Amino acid sequence: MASADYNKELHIALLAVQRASLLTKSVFHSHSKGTLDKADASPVTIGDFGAQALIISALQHNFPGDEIVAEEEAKDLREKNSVKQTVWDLVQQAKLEDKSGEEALGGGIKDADSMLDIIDKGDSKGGSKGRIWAIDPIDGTKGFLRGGQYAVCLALMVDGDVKVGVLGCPNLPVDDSEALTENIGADASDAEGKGVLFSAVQGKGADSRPLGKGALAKESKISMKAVSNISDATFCESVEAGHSSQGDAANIAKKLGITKPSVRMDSQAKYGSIARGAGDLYLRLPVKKDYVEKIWDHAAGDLIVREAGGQVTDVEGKRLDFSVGRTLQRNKGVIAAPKDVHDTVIKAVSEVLGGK
Ligand SMILES: Nc1ncnc2c1ncn2[C@@H]1O[C@H](COP(=O)(O)O)[C@@H](OP(=O)(O)O)[C@H]1O
Ligand SMILES: [Mg+2]
Ligand SMILES: [Mg+2]
Ligand SMILES: [Mg+2]
Repeated sequence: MASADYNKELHIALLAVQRASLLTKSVFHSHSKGTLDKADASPVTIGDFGAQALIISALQHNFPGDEIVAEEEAKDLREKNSVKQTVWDLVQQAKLEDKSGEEALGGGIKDADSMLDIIDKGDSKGGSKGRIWAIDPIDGTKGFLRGGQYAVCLALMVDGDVKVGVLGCPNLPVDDSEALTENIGADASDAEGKGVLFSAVQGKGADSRPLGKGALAKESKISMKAVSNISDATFCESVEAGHSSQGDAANIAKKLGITKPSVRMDSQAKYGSIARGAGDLYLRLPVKKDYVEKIWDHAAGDLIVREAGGQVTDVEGKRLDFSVGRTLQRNKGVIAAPKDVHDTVIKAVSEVLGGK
């Protein structure tokens, strides 16, 4: 029986995320970010639209039959011609320096109206059948706006199971395997030594490499740090108190005997950080009872952490279920930890949350 090795999917995903990251970096440096408010009052920028257009165009060129679940839609651009024009300018400029990479992605997009149609191709309902890509063009948009951490996120699910995951983190230090960097507001982008590309394929472990402009750098294997004593663990959580309950996290940490303060970081850079052993735990604790997590906020990070030797579940210890549509409607919150201490963490989580 032929087994899928996902080599081509990984290669295209790495290049697509790299190219989209060049666009987000250019937005950060030379534009007003063109921030709009979405229906749920969360922000979206010209960088989100441009990155989504570039990634979908690369996927359509290489895997025309695949479905796509992406965070953004082109409605606002269709209504605001000037914003559409700005996004189109950005998309035309974002090119990989390496010609063969650019060719592999199918080159650029034909015109501004095709760009809008491409952005709207991310409207799949998701589900448990077939090949479905999940895209978060900028995860941690609030971090992006602050000059903090953000991530360009892409994952391939097959029959509801994540097979390939890639995270581009332009503001993470390349060399940070020991310390967890708190970076919630400084403009760190484009400084020397910044930019990391994380990736994983199911069953093949997790990798990281510097995120550059030219041909893909050589990867190295990453793994979570062994935690011999849970009270020595470092945990990370959202910067935004509205995304994860910082009070509950503090109580859970206390129960575990953890005395180090949490490291607050935006985006799936948290998953990448713990996967490379910079920090140990990632706690995402529901703030609002009715909030459902989105698959594009977790698919790539979930695989990268598990392939690096971690376990990722919801607050009840159930694996994240990516097979039920665009959201994680069967899960609440996220707890990521090294495999051998995950149960201990879940026990503390249930004591704290159960007592509420
Ligand atoms: N009430 C809420 N609870 C949990 N997550 C939320 C939330 N409101 C928005 N989010 C999600 O939190 C993501 C950012 O996560 P983090 O806090 O880890 O940086 C956002 O992704 P985007 O920035 O892509 O919109 C958004 O999807
Ligand atoms: Mg958003
Ligand atoms: Mg997101
Ligand atoms: Mg986003």
